[in-house]
Amino acid sequence: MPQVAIVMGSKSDWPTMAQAAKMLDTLGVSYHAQVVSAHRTPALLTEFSETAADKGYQVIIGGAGGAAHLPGMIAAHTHLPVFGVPVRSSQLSGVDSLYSIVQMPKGVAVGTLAIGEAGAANAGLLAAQVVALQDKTVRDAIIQFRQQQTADVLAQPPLELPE
Ligand SMILES: Nc1c(C(=O)O)ncn1[C@@H]1O[C@H](COP(=O)(O)O)[C@@H](O)[C@H]1O
Repeated sequence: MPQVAIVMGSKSDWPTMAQAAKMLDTLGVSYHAQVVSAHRTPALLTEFSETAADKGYQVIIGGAGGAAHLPGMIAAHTHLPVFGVPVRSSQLSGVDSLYSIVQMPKGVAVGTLAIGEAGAANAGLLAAQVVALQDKTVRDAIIQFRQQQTADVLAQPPLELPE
């Protein structure tokens, strides 16, 4: 069974949430991605969240836009860590998604990432960091990723004044 589940409210979220999948690929973490919606498929959401731990998932990433109740509702049904990604909405640029996900009531936690692709990529990174607590291969891949990122920045040519 994959180590991480990536769920999203709609297929239209996939271009954003694919950044989480890409990061997990880079770090050698297995995942399963699917559409689950608190609003449109409520029975599936309950079934998915209640069985996620028994299926062997270690972390769940939930991405949704607008009235983004998905990550919070998943967290309400499972003890697994849930990371929420506010997908950029067409009307309010994702601020609605962010507020929907971040303002959880005390006692049910969702770790909220940044709006959009950076948030999705970091959700993948954070999920890998959780997996790495028990998985040395993933831990080594994260350390290597970080070292490469630092080396890439330091190797950049000096800044020049714009013309
Ligand atoms: N926020 C939610 C939930 C949910 O929270 O359960 N289900 C779908 N959606 C969001 O609706 C937006 C528009 O969806 P469509 O593009 O399918 O109309 C998507 O960003 C999705 O995450």
